[in-house]
Amino acid sequence: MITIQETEIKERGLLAVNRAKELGRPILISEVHHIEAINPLSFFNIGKDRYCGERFFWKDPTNEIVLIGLGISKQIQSDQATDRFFHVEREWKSFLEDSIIFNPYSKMAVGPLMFGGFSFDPYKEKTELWSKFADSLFHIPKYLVSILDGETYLTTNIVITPNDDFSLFSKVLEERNQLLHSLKQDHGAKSAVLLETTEISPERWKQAVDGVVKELTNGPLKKVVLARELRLSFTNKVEAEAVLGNLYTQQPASYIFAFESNGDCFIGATPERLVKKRGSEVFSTCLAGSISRGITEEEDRILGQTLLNDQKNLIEHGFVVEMIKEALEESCEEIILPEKPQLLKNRDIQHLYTPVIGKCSNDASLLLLVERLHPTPALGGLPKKAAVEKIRQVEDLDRGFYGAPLGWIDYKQNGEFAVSIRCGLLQGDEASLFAGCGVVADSNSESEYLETSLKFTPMLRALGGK
Ligand SMILES: C=C(O[C@@H]1C=C(C(=O)O)C=C[C@H]1O)C(=O)O
Ligand SMILES: [Mg+2]
Repeated sequence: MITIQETEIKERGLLAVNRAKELGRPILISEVHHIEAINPLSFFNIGKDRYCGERFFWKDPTNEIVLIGLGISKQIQSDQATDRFFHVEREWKSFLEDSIIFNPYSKMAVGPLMFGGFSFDPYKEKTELWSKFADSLFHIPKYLVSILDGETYLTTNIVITPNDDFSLFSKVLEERNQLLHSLKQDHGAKSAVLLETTEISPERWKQAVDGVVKELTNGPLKKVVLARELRLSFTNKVEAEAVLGNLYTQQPASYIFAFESNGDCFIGATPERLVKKRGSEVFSTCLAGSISRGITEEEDRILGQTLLNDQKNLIEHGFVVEMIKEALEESCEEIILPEKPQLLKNRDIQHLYTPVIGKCSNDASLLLLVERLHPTPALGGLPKKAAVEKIRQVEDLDRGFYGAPLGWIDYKQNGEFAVSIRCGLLQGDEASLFAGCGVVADSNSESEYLETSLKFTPMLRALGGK
């Protein structure tokens, strides 16, 4: 059983109440405790009743950082399309102004932190599918568990309004104790049974690929990523806890994420980093070019060698390297980037992979880097603007948060965004899965179709469909 003995919030709460009254606006008070190790999935699961629809989960591929958020102490959301990244950054900084933070630890990802992301293209016409997610949507949780290199920290965030009084703190502390005590009551989750899988207009999708291939041969466009959707229905409600648990064990080498909003849950296991920032250090990833895994070790090795030497895939990959290098050079003093791609192997797919490390200048914020990078030609195309316009025009799918930056930023402005692929949107007893592929002049619509089918596999397995 975990109990938190001393608590700053109670002692210094009065300061926060007075400050909110003085300033006449809400302010944040936040405290961090080091706690005993807990199972990250259990913490997500115990939020099911009280915080359903207000949870998030994040784990990076190396298990360096695991984050679980319960409750919403503040939401930053907007459908503003112009300057959307800077808009969110301004909101985040202004929310933090005058906040009172008790954090004796110097690690990143503890203390106040916002988790969320952006839609792929805010100019694309919206459908009902993504109605629960604004184009920019971030949550600052009430309770955040951060597991960093195996050490566990609990951050409690409280927003005090000028009308609140000291009694608020007793309520929060009681709620927090109840929450920690209920950890032992996690009984796991029930799985819904898959009834039906519908591919959305596969023939129309192949025609769109053929159309784009023709334009790539003749015009200035070099690459366009086209995506499609699978719609699944189940016997009963698909529980995020069950899907998350499956992804967590089935895809250990990926980012595992879940992000709830208004009853829907965006969930997945992506291998792709967009950008991570720690102080002035910047990390990004070029990931494009795909082939399946082999059944035997030998077959797997041969498939990997085939991919490493395949001209079409090398070209597809090269466009991503070219663009990321250029985008980071604008804000980094140094960039380290290997000359040749290597292989990144996940359970179902292997990719061409080029890691990038940079040192950025002081004025480059994480969201500035996101703005420069998104979408890379791994999800958009090259040239960026023309490719996004082409996607907007020929793709039937409402991508929503698929293919877009999803991640977190802490109050010291460190953070990380992944590119949300290999993912799906859970909506009651239904789910939509998304997968795309890089179309280049050499593409063949039938093999691109098969490549997208392969990319549905991780989510299908987690949902009991494989
Ligand atoms: C678009 C997706 O994946 C991207 C496209 C790839 C490709 O076409 O080879 C490979 C990795 C990803 O950058 C997806 O999984 O939906
Ligand atoms: Mg491809």
